[in-house]
Amino acid sequence: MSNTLPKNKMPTTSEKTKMMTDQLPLTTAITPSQVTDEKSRPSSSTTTHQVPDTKTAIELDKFNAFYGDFQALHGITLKIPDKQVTGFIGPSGCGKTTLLRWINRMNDIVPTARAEGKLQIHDLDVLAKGTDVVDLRRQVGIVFQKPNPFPKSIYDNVAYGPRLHLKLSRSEMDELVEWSLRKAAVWDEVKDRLKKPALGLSGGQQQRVCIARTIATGPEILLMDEPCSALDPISTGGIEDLIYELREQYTIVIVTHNMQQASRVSDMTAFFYQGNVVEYGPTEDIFTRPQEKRTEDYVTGKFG
Ligand SMILES: Nc1ncnc2c1ncn2[C@@H]1O[C@H](COP(=O)(O)OP(=O)(O)OP(=O)(O)O)[C@@H](O)[C@H]1O
Repeated sequence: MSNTLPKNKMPTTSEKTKMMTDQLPLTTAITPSQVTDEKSRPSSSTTTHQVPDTKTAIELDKFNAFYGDFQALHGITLKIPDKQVTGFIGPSGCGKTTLLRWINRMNDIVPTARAEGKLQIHDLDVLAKGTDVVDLRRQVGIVFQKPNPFPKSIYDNVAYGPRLHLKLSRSEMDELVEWSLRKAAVWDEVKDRLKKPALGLSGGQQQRVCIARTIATGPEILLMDEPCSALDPISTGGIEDLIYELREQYTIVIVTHNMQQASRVSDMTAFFYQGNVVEYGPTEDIFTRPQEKRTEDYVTGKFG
């Protein structure tokens, strides 16, 4: 079996710019999806492949997540490597978004949501009561399924977060906006219309402006929840190229339903099923040498 596409993009050399920045407001509401069949839930053990010896950015150990009485995630144990792309794949309702949204505590805004176990970003205990959520979200940016630019100009979208928390001169802000838009590979397309509404851009351009807005605030980790699901194939290709380039500088976690996308952009892949991580390892292993039948069936399209 082999449905892996080769990694077709080479990373570019990244700038080493470092910024002191702050968070963006939360703008998107969670969408509940299908309810899991409790009886058919598999055991919570994870098959882990030989994992390259790299620094860990995010560590989970026996992590459980609940919505009221419903347990959405069961004993998740994962080490997400630093400065790599980790893909979360699995059928609808298996808990991918739930986990993504715990990484920067976005689930705090869901009244029934709670979590227990270990969820650590470097030395930071994400679930601890004393954790500064503002600071956490400064480290962990999120990009959503549908591009969600603010009803403002392109420039003001990108400058929004930095303006809240940084005292920059006009020229410093111009520089930061340009740097962010360049980093998000959309500068050439928007440089002559920075004062025009971001909502007037194409979907793919809007998504790249949203990525620029996220990186303008200086995160170390980028969470992406199906960032291409609302985009056409050409825009999707543009975002995938961008993810590949950003991985040199950011730890990226991406939820995707697109198996080809997962195999193209991810270094590591975790296959989720009914609230468990069934199998986790280098993407090539998951797609070409899965050890679990359920993984093989999923990546070959037998169910989904
Ligand atoms: N706010 C909520 N309240 C109650 N249950 C929820 C809520 N959000 C998600 N769920 C439930 O938690 C489980 C996991 O949902 P989640 O959205 O994390 O899955 P997913 O794998 O990301 O699905 P999809 O691929 O469809 O986005 C599902 O059974 C879902 O119905």
